[in-house]
Amino acid sequence: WAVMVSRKVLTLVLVTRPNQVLLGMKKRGFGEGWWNGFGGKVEKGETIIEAAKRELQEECCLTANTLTEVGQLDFEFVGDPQILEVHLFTTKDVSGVPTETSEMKPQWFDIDKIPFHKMWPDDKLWFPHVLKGSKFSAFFLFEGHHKILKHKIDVVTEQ
Ligand SMILES: Nc1nc(SCCc2ccccc2)c2[nH]cnc2n1
Repeated sequence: WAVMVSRKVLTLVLVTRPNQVLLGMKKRGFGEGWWNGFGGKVEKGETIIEAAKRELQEECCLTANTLTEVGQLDFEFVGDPQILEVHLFTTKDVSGVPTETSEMKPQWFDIDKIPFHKMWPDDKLWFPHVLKGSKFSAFFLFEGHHKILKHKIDVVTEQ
């Protein structure tokens, strides 16, 4: 690349139960003040799945017994050469009780009451595919953290 782009691999886990999804209010750092799934960086020496399970445990004290990869979200921010490559997982099979930590305050939401107005603006665009059980890949070009200039969602397996 004449202009070097780099990718940062991240994880995002959505815990579901009948008619509800568990979200966390991010208390600091990237996406602070918004509801989100649980996730973060993939450390050296760990797989993406191991990283996803670790972040879920660290952020809300839940152990994911299984994870299903449902999509990949690529985020580019104007003026930032680093693309965020977010591997998205869901699970219905967890152990433990969602517990507030220094990072996240967890709360169950009814599917028809997901607080999209207090979430990353792209979430309302791809959440419906997750809830239908579809697998997809998506790209979003952001200007800042609030404006989406361009996006593309390719559904791989329609459910
Ligand atoms: N839902 C959602 N999540 C993210 S980052 C998720 C991964 C992450 C990274 C660092 C700390 C915690 C979680 C987004 N970025 C742009 N739109 C977005 N939508």
